[in-house]
This record gives sequence, C-alpha cells and structure tokens, in this order.
Amino acid sequence: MSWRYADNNGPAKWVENFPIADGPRQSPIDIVPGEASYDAGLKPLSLKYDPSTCLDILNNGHSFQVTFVDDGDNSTLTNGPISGTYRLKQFHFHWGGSDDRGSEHTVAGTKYPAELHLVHWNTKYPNFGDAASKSDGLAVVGVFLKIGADNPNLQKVLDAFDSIKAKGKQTTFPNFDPTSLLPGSLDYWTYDGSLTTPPLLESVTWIVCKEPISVSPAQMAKFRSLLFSAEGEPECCMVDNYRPPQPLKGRPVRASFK
Ligand SMILES: COc1ccc(N2C[C@H](O)c3cc(S(N)(=O)=O)sc3S2(=O)=O)cc1
Ligand SMILES: [Zn+2]
Repeated sequence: MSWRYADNNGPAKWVENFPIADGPRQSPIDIVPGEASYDAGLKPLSLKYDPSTCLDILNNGHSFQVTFVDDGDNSTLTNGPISGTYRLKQFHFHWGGSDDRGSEHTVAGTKYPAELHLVHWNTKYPNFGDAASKSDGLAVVGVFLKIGADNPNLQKVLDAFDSIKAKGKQTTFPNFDPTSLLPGSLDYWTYDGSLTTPPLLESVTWIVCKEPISVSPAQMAKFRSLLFSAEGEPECCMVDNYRPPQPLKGRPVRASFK
C-alpha cells in the first residue's frame, strides 16, 4: 500500500490498511508538561554514537533517512527509561510546509517546524525487523527543531540533498556524528507508543527531549526542496510529512526532570 500524507492517502486513511492506527498506544501525542509525572527513578540518557558507522542517506518517499551499520554495539542508546542496549539504525525528520507546523509530538499544543527521530532497536532480539514487532523492541529519541540560528551540524545533512532530491535516490554519507544534532540538555519525557508511520507498530519507547535544537528559515526551505515523487513523476514537494497527535488512552507520560 502506498501510503503518503495527502488527503487521499494520509494519516486519516491509514487505518484502512493498518487497523492498529486506532490502537491503544499510538504515536505521536500532545505532551502536556503539567500532566507529566516526574520520575526520580529515570536515569539520564546514554547516547554513544560512532561516526564510522554512518553509511548512507536515502530519500524513501516519505522522509529522508541516514542509515547506520548496526552489526555491532558501536552506536547505542542505554539507560534513560530503557533496560539493556539498543542500537542506532537510522535517523530521519518530519517537517511542515511552513514554520508553524511540522513536528509530530506537540508540547501543550505547540507545534515545532520539524522533529528529528533517532531510531534504535533492542539487542535482546536478533535483528531490527524482529525487534520492530515487539512491545519493547524499539526506542526512538525525538528532538524538536526551533527556528533560530543556522545549525552548522544540520547543514552537513542538508548539503547531501542535491543527490537525493527524488524518491528512491541514495548516496553515501560517511563519518557523520549524530551526537552533533542533540540539544545541550538531555532532559526528556517518555511514554509507550508506536511508529508514527505505517506499519504503526506499537513497539516504541518514546524518549522526547524537552530542549529543541535550532534550524534557520533558509535551512527549513532546504528540507522543503526534497520531493515525495520519483524521477519522471510529476514533482510533489516533500512537506507536511507528519502524523498529528493521537489519543493518549490513559497512558502515563513521565518526565526525567522537575
Ligand atoms: C518491520 O516493519 C517495519 C518496521 C519499521 C520500519 N521503519 C520505517 C518507518 O517509516 C518508521 C517510522 C518511524 S518513527 N517516525 O520514528 O516512528 S521509525 C521507522 S523504521 O525505520 O523503523 C519499517 C518497517
Ligand atoms: Zn519519525
């Protein structure tokens, strides 16, 4: 099924092919700080990334992703709300057609212009695909992007866009350190959720950083220069590739900070 983000194939229609879209632990959600409970038992996040595991950058038709070698514990997430070791598989973004929207999670209703997702899988399972179907299989770190100063670390990613403009284009992307995209503070909210795109699997421990990173208006324009469409198809700008917040259905949201 070729799901997208338009009226005929977007988030409101995904339930037709992925009934879990109406499930009990769907993502994203609106995070209401006043309703999150501080949990002193939550550990700080330990994110240890090795730039030499960075492989390539790909336009997959619904976002672009930077993919990592995950055959060893070189780039991992440990501690935080999770137990065990999760390996970094890829990171990608979601963004809007204008600066007033684009993030998937919202904070007391506030939308950010974009959101970064760093996708990790639990090494208690043999591989990513197996982990993706388990309730504790994935952990995604979300980082909001806020309009401000130019972000030189983000620029390294945007500079690769000319070779992945259309769906299906891919190019090598060596030696990038995703640590450079993390905010200064790793204070976070955490809750049990799902993939925010089909197959919408309810296998994600969400870890959403409170502090955003900066992105300039010119850099946001660069995000919007990518295409949903493949070469030879009518050009369709890759914008508004975000799912709106989903019902919390009684789930607790915990905060690692007071
Ligand atoms: C086994 O079936 C699959 C399991 C996972 C995936 N992926 C692609 C998804 O688009 C997707 C969306 C993610 S988000 N926005 O962080 O919630 S993370 C992620 S993925 O790379 O894990 C594909 C097939
Ligand atoms: Zn995502």
